Amino acid sequence: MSTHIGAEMGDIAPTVLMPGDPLRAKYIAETFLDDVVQYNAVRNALGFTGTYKGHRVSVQGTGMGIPSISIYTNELIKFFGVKHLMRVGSIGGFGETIKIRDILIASSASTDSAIIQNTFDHGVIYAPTADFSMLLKAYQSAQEANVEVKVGNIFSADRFYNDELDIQQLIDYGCLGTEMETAALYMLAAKYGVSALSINTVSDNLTTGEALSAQDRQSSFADMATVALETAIKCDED
Ligand SMILES: O=P(O)(O)O[C@H]1O[C@H](CO)[C@@H](O)[C@H]1O
Ligand SMILES: O=c1cc[nH]c(=O)[nH]1
Repeated sequence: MSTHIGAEMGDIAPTVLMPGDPLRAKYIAETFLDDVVQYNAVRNALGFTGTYKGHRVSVQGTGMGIPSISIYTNELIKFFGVKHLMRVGSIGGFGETIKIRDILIASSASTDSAIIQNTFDHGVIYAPTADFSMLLKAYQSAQEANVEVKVGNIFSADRFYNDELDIQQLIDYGCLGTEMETAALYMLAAKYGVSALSINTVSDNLTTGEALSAQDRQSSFADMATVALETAIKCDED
């Protein structure tokens, strides 16, 4: 039991998929896993454990933003011994080359998060980075499943609504899109010596204004779930 996860040690698999939306956690568990057990409903941050092709895997909703995912990341690692953490998120694409439903794997995450800045001494700008071994596994899994992915830097924003953000500058410096959690996930995984990866499906484009519905963001990201679950198998076999 931890403050925000009502499970016992052993209820949660060593590899956990982490969507922000708890109903996306339910969708992934019900659609892709067998023998599913719901282990958490505290604050409706739904968490499930099941099997995928015989491998135990969990799916935990993390809520929105760095404060919220930091709570679940800390508790999954410290109280439940989780070793591999994989965000399966939605992301707003930058620029016209990033299309709706593109899958973006974050090799790194730039951020304006005060939480990341305050973790380090003044003047230090930490660079939250994906676990290379997990990134390679995900890239190989995508190729095997014939799913196209783009790999690169994303922006983990503290604010969803941010009129002051210079999106064009981020595009000029190679940033692919914006979401709200990855920088903290990578920083905390590094702190605790576990591995983390962030895989995201483009739900909207901040340049073109195209957008998917809330229902689609909840339950239509099958390619991303497949890549993540195949990566989970490879993590299990390490
Ligand atoms: O769809 P999820 O995984 O929640 O991710 C994105 O969607 C939320 C904002 O709508 C933020 O959490 C952002 O990171
Ligand atoms: O944080 C997010 C997620 C999806 N789309 C956005 O514009 N921002």
